[in-house]
Amino acid sequence: MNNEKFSIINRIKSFKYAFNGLKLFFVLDHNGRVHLFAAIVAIGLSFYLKLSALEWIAILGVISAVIVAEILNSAIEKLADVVSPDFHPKIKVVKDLAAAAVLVTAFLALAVGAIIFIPKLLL
Ligand SMILES: Nc1ncnc2c1ncn2[C@@H]1O[C@H](COP(=O)(O)OP(=O)(O)OP(=O)(O)O)[C@@H](O)[C@H]1O
Repeated sequence: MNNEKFSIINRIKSFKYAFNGLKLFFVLDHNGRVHLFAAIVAIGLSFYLKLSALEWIAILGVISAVIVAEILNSAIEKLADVVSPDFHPKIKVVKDLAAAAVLVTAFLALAVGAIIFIPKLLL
């Protein structure tokens, strides 16, 4: 448990650091830019197809899941590169596991996108 006194200033600083993390991801990370582009396309299509509230929740949920997984994957990769700049079999396992988390969420996003968008686009 943290014995420091509660401080509004420190809470605001935490937000600032978190927004800086978002900027690092979406502006500087190539994967982040790809995810931002895909999210904008999916949200644009959702407006165009006039999704229901539940469909919006599903689309925004999977977009967030993919972005959160990719942010954590990037953070793990960067930490691993500091811990072990040289090849290490255990770092390979760690990085491959983190990448697998992104893959699972990406498959989920594809499935949800296909279930929602394909019937609306074909009809
Ligand atoms: N230090 C290392 N030791 C062992 N294996 C590594 C190491 N660095 C990378 N790898 C292997 O290479 C793969 C790709 O790693 P890398 O860090 O380049 O990820 P990436 O997804 O290509 O990153 P980027 O975000 O730069 O595109 C990892 O999943 C892992 O199998």
